[in-house]
Amino acid sequence: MRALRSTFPEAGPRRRSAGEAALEVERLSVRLGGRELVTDVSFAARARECVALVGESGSGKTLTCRALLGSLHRIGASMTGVVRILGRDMSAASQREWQAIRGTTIGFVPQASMAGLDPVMRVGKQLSETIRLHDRQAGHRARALELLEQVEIADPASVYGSFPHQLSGGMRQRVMIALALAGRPSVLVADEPTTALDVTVERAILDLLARLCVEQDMALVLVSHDLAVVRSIADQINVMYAGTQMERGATRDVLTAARHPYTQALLAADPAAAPPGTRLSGIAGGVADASIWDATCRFVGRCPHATESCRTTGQELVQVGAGAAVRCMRWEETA
Ligand SMILES: Nc1ncnc2c1ncn2[C@@H]1O[C@H](COP(=O)(O)OP(=O)(O)OP(=O)(O)O)[C@@H](O)[C@H]1O
Repeated sequence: MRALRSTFPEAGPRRRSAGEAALEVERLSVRLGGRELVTDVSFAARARECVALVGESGSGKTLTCRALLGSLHRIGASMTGVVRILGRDMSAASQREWQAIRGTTIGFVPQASMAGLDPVMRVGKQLSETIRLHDRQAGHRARALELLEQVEIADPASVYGSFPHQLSGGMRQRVMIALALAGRPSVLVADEPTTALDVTVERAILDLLARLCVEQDMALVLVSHDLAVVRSIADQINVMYAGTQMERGATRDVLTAARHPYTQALLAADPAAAPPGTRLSGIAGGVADASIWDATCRFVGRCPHATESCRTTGQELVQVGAGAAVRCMRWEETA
């Protein structure tokens, strides 16, 4: 995103003035089935900014996305904290209020799979129906073709007339992105949008999302289990672990001067981060079961720097610089 910012300096009308966050998440926690499965997550994203949520499976990324999209109720979950979208606090919003902004103010790109598209409906019809939901006046076919062009589909007319199974995985994901753009959202949430795609297609889809974020003046929340996936396009990285946020910071800082031992361990295990020839080290042990998560450090069982007080003291997310925060009482000693 940083490189692209200068390529498209004046693209698109601004819907928030520079510096104002399009999305703000403050102390978000999510409960489901009597358990707190997401604890104390805070971050913000401005227009044209890509904010990544990175963490292993089960770290709470998808539940966080559900909170951003107002869809926790569908799985019987609830949230505390604040989700503010274009300055409007949505934490106590009704489903009617969420419906009014879902797809228009905030859009969603799911994982690359067949599931997001209707297998028996042509792509053009699916796009037209979505466009109609947002804009009754629009020329639906023309707008659908325009959206297919925006997602860099070379032959929009042919894809418009195709069924999903006639398209490759990468093309289907481009169609999913076109569907998400139909309502001209200010915030786009993409949950593992390149999982199941091969590496070259993954790169192309990430580049596309980065370009759209800047050109269409959106804040992009990009979710991935893989630091290597987000490093080239994220402006800010939030590292999640066992349902909570371990570290937040500008991408370059997180990658070159990680403060949390978990982030340091992730980087040491990441082939893309290590200098050539370096022996990679895995992270010993596994994630503690959610039933024993509490306010003390959840990484303590795997942390090479853990002391007795880490096991007994509650760990707050501490501000350590402009936009940077870490949830580790020993971060100054271990950084
Ligand atoms: N519908 C559900 N019912 C019960 N538990 C759930 C449900 N959804 C998520 N969880 C639990 O909540 C925790 C966080 O899950 P979440 O799906 O948010 O993680 P994630 O980081 O997105 O993982 P993944 O990368 O595998 O999608 C996990 O312990 C998970 O088992």
